[in-house]
Amino acid sequence: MAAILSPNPTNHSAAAAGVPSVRQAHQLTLGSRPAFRVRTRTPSVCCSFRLDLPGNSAVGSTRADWLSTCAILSGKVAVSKLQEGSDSPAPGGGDDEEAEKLAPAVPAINGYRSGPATLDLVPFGNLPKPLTISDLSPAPMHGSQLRVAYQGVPGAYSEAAAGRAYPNCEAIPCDQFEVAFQAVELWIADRAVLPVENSLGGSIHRNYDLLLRHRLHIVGEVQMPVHHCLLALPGVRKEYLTRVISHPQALSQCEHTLTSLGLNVAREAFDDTAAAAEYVSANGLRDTAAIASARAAELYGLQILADGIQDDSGNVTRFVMLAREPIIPRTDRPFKTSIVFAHDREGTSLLFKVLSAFAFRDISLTKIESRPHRNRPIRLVDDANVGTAKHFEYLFYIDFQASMAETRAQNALAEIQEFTSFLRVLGSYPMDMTPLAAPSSASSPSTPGGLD
Ligand SMILES: O=C(O)C(=O)C[C@]1(C(=O)O)C=C[C@@H](O)C=C1
Repeated sequence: MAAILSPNPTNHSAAAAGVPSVRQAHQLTLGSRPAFRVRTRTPSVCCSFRLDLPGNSAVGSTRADWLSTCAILSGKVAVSKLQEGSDSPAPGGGDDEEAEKLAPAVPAINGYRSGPATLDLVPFGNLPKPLTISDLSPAPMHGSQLRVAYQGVPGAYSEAAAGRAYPNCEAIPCDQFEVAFQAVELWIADRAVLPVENSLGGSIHRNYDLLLRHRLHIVGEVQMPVHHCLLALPGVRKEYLTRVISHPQALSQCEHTLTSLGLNVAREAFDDTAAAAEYVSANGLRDTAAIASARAAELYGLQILADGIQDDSGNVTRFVMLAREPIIPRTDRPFKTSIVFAHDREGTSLLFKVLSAFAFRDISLTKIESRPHRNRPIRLVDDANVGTAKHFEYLFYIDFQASMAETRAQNALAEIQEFTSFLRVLGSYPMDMTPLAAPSSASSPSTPGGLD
């Protein structure tokens, strides 16, 4: 990826704008954290980030540059926190006892004594922490930069997607998808960029469910090549490994390659790829590798044991950009529209009728997905003679290739509305037409699938 994260010294305006604390502006969590997540012992200060294009000269692009600037920023933040009089620990962080409980004791492995005490690779406590639920304050942060929420920690693919969708944005890490939705709803962020499907791993169902539960609008899409690396601590060899950890999507995208590398070892799921890399590094684990990006290797001081380990070299994840307001659909460039619908009557051939409404108007579908109808998951049909049939009920999600500004799209939806009990347009937005083989558009000045 061509996007380079760099600390942005101008972004501490949050505190000045009356936002409770710098940490609060950058850390959102819902519910309890999974036990495998470890909090660092570093003080609860963090800096915000700007995604700089390689051509930008303002801030250094190497890890060393980045870290040194980060350290300066941390000091500044600490001072500004004192000035605010908010020197009590921020909620959910800086709690050594809790860290003690969460961090598993790590024995010496392969002759090396490991564990947090020996770790001096990267002071990544200085990286921005995921937002937590207590940070969901309705107070808006004002600033000129677009604030874009993503799920994960710095180095996650979603962060790169945010930079690709909105070059020069301020990327805001969130520890869960739901938190990214809420960050936008509560004006903590202006946009969210979330993965919805991958060419190898399939749909990210959680985000389909959340699209329905929340009232945000899809305003664009980004299709991003995902290039996975196998990361381990410096000096670790493949033969030492007993475990590979990563986001479940990343694990599934690399399944065959891992086997062909002789790594028939335990797989463990993590919240995101970069968090897995951070965990290996923070705990000095010499028997565990993470699947993550080359950028995560750089940020967390890991070596790349194997490069390009995704099962298909053309591995692509599709992300959608979400906003509080929809964009006005246009007809001067290719648009896609996403809808979700359900029907509550015992009906036949619902899908056939819906597909016909599109086919009749020569509208291509690009995606169809079904999810359980959680409000009414099962429909019972009693037949005195043969018993009770239990039908599972579904919601259907369809993406089609037309703009809502086109009459044919409006007519298709008018027709579909007649035989569905519920129909919602999730968004009508420009298609990402960026060639996949082109150099990463994180460095491109244009927004691939958006208008803003
Ligand atoms: O874990 C990350 O780095 C993510 O950004 C999440 C995610 C996903 O949810 O699919 C995004 C892209 C890749 O397909 C793998 C993982």
